[in-house]
Amino acid sequence: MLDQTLEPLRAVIARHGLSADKRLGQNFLLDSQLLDRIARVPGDLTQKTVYEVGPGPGGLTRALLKAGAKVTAVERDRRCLPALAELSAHFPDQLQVISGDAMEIDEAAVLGEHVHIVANLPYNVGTALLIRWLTAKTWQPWWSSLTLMFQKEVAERITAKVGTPHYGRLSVLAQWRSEAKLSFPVHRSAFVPPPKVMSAVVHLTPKDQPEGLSLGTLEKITAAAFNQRRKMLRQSLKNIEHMMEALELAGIDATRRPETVSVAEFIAIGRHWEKLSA
Ligand SMILES: C[S@@+](CC[C@H](N)C(=O)[O-])C[C@H]1O[C@@H](n2cnc3c(N)ncnc32)[C@H](O)[C@@H]1O
Repeated sequence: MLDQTLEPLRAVIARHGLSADKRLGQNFLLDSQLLDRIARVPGDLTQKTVYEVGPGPGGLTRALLKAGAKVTAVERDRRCLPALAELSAHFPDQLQVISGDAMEIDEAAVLGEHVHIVANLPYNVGTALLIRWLTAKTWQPWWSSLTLMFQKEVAERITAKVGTPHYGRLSVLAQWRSEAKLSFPVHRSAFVPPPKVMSAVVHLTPKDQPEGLSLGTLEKITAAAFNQRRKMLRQSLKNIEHMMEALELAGIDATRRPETVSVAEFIAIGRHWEKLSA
């Protein structure tokens, strides 16, 4: 169905009385050029399965449907369902809407494999969802790419390189499991209502074979190291048994600070520590 046959989003929002609800992290995007740009980030979506969290009035959903994707969208705000049902009628067999909480969906069971996740995420659950997707139990995971809007500061933390100010726990986790790129920034004025902070779109693709390590080990080490990011590793990690030996075996100078330790080095420390602790 052609875009011009669709009612403008502003009119849809007004007709359905979809005033933004802060508690649900609602900041809507209405600019169709920007929405099309986001939908292009994962590449050609023709006939691809896309999972959208929080379609709201359906701006990004429209862009994804126009790009030829088969979209499954989960929305918590029941007020949005009639508007989404109209969109579904415009794009027959392309849109399935689930009324519910994205934190409670068994995604692999509902969606299958090779899914592209594209979402302007509610800020209150965005990081939790990302961590859930990055820590999928089976790898390769059920998703093929993540294209996600975050607050700019969170986007910078996800994609930060070692030695830069935003590099921390989230960077190590994200880059252990995926290639993470900041695609482009999005000005706060693009949203209705505008949030207080700037945003950015990130794009993540899963690594084929991330180094074998338990998530618990990586979390334990990075939590202790980055909780005291100004301290040397010998100070911040000293209370974890066998850790000094693990540093030595990994060839890491214990006087280094955590932001200088690369993802590969954290993994090497973790692997030695796991052997020593077995
Ligand atoms: C930032 S808005 C984005 C809306 C729309 N996709 C857009 O780009 O204009 C976030 C959306 O996520 C929905 N939402 C919030 N928490 C949710 C949850 N736990 N599960 C599913 N949807 C949720 C909100 O109701 C809202 O529609």
